Amino acid sequence: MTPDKVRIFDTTLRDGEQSPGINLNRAEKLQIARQLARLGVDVIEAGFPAASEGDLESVRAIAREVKGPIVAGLARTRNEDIMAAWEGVRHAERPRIHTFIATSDIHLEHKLRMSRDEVLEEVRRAVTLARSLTDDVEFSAEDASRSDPAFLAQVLRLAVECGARTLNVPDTVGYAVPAEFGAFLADIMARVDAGRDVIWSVHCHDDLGLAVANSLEAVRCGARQVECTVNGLGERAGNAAMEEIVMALRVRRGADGPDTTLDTTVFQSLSGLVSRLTGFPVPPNKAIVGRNAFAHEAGIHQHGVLRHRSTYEIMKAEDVGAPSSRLVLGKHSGRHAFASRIEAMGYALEPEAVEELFVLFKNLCDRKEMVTDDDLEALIVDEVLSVSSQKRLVLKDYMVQSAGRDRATATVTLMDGDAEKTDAATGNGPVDAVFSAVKRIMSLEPKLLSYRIEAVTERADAMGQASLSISLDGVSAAGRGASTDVIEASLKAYVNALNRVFQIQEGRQVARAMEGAC
Ligand SMILES: CC(=O)SCCNC(=O)CCNC(=O)[C@H](O)C(C)(C)COP(=O)(O)OP(=O)(O)OC[C@H]1O[C@@H](n2cnc3c(N)ncnc32)[C@H](O)[C@@H]1OP(=O)(O)O
Ligand SMILES: CC(C)C(=O)C(=O)O
Ligand SMILES: [Mg+2]
Repeated sequence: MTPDKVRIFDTTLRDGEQSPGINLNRAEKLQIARQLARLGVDVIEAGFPAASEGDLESVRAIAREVKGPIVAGLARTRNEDIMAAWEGVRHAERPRIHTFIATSDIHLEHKLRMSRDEVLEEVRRAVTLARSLTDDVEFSAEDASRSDPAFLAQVLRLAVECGARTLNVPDTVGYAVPAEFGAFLADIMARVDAGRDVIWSVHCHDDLGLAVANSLEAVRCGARQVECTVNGLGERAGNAAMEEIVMALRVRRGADGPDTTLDTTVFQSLSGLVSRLTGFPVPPNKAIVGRNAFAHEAGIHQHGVLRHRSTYEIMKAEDVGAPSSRLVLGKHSGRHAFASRIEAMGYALEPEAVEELFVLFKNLCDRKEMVTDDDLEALIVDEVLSVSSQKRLVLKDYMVQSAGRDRATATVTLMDGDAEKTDAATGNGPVDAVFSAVKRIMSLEPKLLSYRIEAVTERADAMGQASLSISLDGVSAAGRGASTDVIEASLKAYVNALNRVFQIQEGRQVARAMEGAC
């Protein structure tokens, strides 16, 4: 017996599977059980063998194949349930029978329709039978938190007398609040006075969102086994989330009770596995295993984390098996995170260029939920590495109206040096119309040689990158433009190509003048 440790009793495969909509087959349960063993949980409750032949088979397979943890099977106090549970777990390295009956007056009167004496008799018979099969018997008093403490203590004392070695005090309907639950548990422990060989356990449900808080308070008051599930799955609003309890005990190092012996680096992959196999997605903001659990978007936080991650992180992402903390670029980000990302992408840009990009990036954020590295790359290529320093034409504004399937009218405003120029044109589509408007503004007729538009990222709000080439008066040039709006990306690419044409023409004139001078 190790008193100074909190045992983790995982019931993902039993109470977790009781969630409406979850139905795991044997192979899936085995996969999860193997990962639970890798994680190092103390007990795997593998199922409720009396429930069905399939459940019995799954429990049996886990008992035979998964080494390390105790394998438990749940049973009502009925003899047939206890025998089925034993059939399920008997081949385990360390088998446990977990039997239960309700102790609250509400359950006795309305559900079981039993008197208190009848319940006591069920407990005596069931625990004695279970104990004749294995040394490891757990007894749970269902709906304990709504039970009369005197009767509950009487039931638990009897369970210990008949051989139960773990006493579980469930908050079956998630009605408890932490201070009250902790005091309730401490009172019951004192009344039962079970001695050092008995482990006190709790099993909390999340109907009021307090399952983890109640479990931690119970640990503080003496519980040394906590029943919980991966991702907090379970009946109704679920059970206490294992990863949250375990990390709370680990991160706060003894402030609330002793630690567990789990290898927490398995959490992230196990959470993903359970989510995929059950079809229950993990919310992005879920503690410990959510996608955003170690992500920072706000500039002030990003700056802090860049300086020292302890400013905004209480644990390391790596400690729960997640990729190291991420700085997500979005509209709340600041210059520090932005510059650091550009540098990490391998670009060494002048501070002025970074500043110029930062302004464009913020504009982009108003149009896009999240800015990816690909989006940033498109901006850098488009705005910094293109001919920005020699730009003659700058796109100022544009407007397009589609009129039927093949007709569109566009108005475009360009800065040509210091002069603002606006004109309108029609075309057989919005892109054709904006190109025609540019031609009218410039009184030029460049020939479009090629045109391609592609999404830079895969999401619906992805940046579109337009690439095209034109020829004018014997000079050909390519242009590129990026935007969340494909018409704007095309227009930018067209203006970019014209600027290159002008640049080449200018270069040729200078060369000719120099030749003449020679
Ligand atoms: C709080 C919890 O999570 S408890 C565990 C809940 N999990 C499950 O119920 C999943 C597995 N359950 C099942 O597959 C089925 O309910 C079975 C096989 C156990 C029983 O099925 P059925 O025989 O059709 O009974 P049903 O489920 O309709 O009713 C439950 C019966 O068990 C009795 N019962 C309930 N809990 C207990 C208990 N802990 N000990 C003894 N009897 C109990 C009820 O009073 C009722 O008895 P009755 O049939 O004489 O009226
Ligand atoms: C069977 C018991 C432990 C249970 O799941 C509950 O009371 O919630
Ligand atoms: Mg439960």
